[in-house]
Amino acid sequence: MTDGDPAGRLDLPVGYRVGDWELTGPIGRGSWGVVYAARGTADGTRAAVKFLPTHLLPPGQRESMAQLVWREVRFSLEARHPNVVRTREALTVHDADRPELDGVTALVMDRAEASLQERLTARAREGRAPLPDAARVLAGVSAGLAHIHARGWVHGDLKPGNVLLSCDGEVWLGDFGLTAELDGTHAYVPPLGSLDHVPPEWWSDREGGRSVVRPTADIWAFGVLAHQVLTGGLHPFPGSTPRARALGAQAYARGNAELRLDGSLPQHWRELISDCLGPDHTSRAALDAGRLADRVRELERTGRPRPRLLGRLRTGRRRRLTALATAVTVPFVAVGTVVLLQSEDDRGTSRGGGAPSASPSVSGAIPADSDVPEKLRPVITRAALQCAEKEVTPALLAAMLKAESGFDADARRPATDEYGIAMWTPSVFKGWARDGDRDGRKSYMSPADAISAMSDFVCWLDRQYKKEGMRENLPGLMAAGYRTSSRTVIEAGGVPARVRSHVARVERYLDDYTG
Ligand SMILES: Nc1ncnc2c1ncn2[C@@H]1O[C@H](COP(=O)(O)OP(=O)(O)OP(=O)(O)O)[C@@H](O)[C@H]1O
Repeated sequence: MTDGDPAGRLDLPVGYRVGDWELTGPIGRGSWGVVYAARGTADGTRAAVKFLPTHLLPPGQRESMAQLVWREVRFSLEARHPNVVRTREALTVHDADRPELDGVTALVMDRAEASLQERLTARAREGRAPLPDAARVLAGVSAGLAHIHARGWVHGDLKPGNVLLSCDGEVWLGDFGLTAELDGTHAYVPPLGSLDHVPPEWWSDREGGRSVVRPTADIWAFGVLAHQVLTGGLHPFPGSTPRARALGAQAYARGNAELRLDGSLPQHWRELISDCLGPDHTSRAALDAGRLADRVRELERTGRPRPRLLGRLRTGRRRRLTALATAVTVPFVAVGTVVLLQSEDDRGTSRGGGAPSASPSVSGAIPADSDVPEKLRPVITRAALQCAEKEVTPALLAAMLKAESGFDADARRPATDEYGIAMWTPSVFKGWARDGDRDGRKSYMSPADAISAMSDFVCWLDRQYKKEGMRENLPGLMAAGYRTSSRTVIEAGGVPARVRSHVARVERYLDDYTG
């Protein structure tokens, strides 16, 4: 336990309360987090709480690890699929009596019974044999992966330790610390990960000290994991240490060694794993995660592949990986508890080029006789035009800013940790930060930065609601989501009661601005 192991310094007693959750005992520690079992104080709901204490890290590591924590919070809250662990909420712990805990982020998740790694370790003790429900587990993992990729993300750390199994036999992907959103075909992450599950190109594909990751990295990791699950724990490459096995994988990728999968593997699974373990990114790109999930489901159901699907791959007709979302991201907004979100890359979403003015041709332009301060109008208009969604107008952003701060650039609400014209919570702003005034810095106290980030955020909220089929009163829903979270609004099926009066004010101002 060192200074660099902040999780090691958290030792919480049974009964400790975080929000509406009471800890019932430790579960385990990861690289930078510690996980406790918990139950809901109201109804005893089983949960797991992961504490992510970045502020205890030495200053040199703090910023980069904090970035990973923000990613983890953001992806955890946004991923919603039966095969992805459900994160119920993210809280910031405030406890002046425990300096080691004050300011720590806590993720409250559904609680699993065990990880797949624990199942494999137990299986190895009994003598190596495939898990009895191997195909079902793999079907769950591949479906979770397909969901993540369909959203334009890469998991980045797929391994048995990050697959959770519930007491009801559900299979959940977890641990989004290295998850990244694709910018076109790839993303960048710190060069961390499990040596046993990173693809061969991971060792050389670096830019500025970061690893380049593509969806095909997860496909490789799935191939390794499938081999482990179907053989009771064996890695597909020989060697007694992760480094030796990684060297074996690299020799294979260079063409200096054959791929020798375990002889006990059924033929169809062997073919699927071989496709996942293509020696380079390009050869794996034929198998996107959606197609992989289809193949695994078919093998689970019938024990054999669909002939047409396999035939296509065998003939070597490699389909180019469908371009995934071009969104680049950033997290969140908080009201007491941390709530989080993501933004869209304006390169892909802009409705207008250049520097717009508050011209009447802009839909929802701010009227000339309004109370919106003159110098803010071009800033607000430019920010609104970052978003391609028609509901995100200058008038809406102006109405929200008026309700948030009354256009006061120096507004402060320390009790709820909200500052500046758009009332950003500093830790949340970091996730969405934009350099709206192009001064080389991103600050929530700069109106241009804060408003630009606000526009990204509400643009993203608008899209989330539409995806959920929510099309009524989108401005009100955006104002509500900005104060709470997309999930809170979606789960409430509308504006949650606690923010209704705030939303009513935004709607009134919006009416004023749109006549
Ligand atoms: N929702 C959950 N329910 C039950 N156990 C969990 C849950 N999430 C994590 N765990 C367990 O808590 C322990 C720590 O998990 P964590 O994700 O912090 O790290 P890890 O995945 O083990 O390691 P690393 O961070 O190095 O990848 C692991 O044993 C993991 O299986």
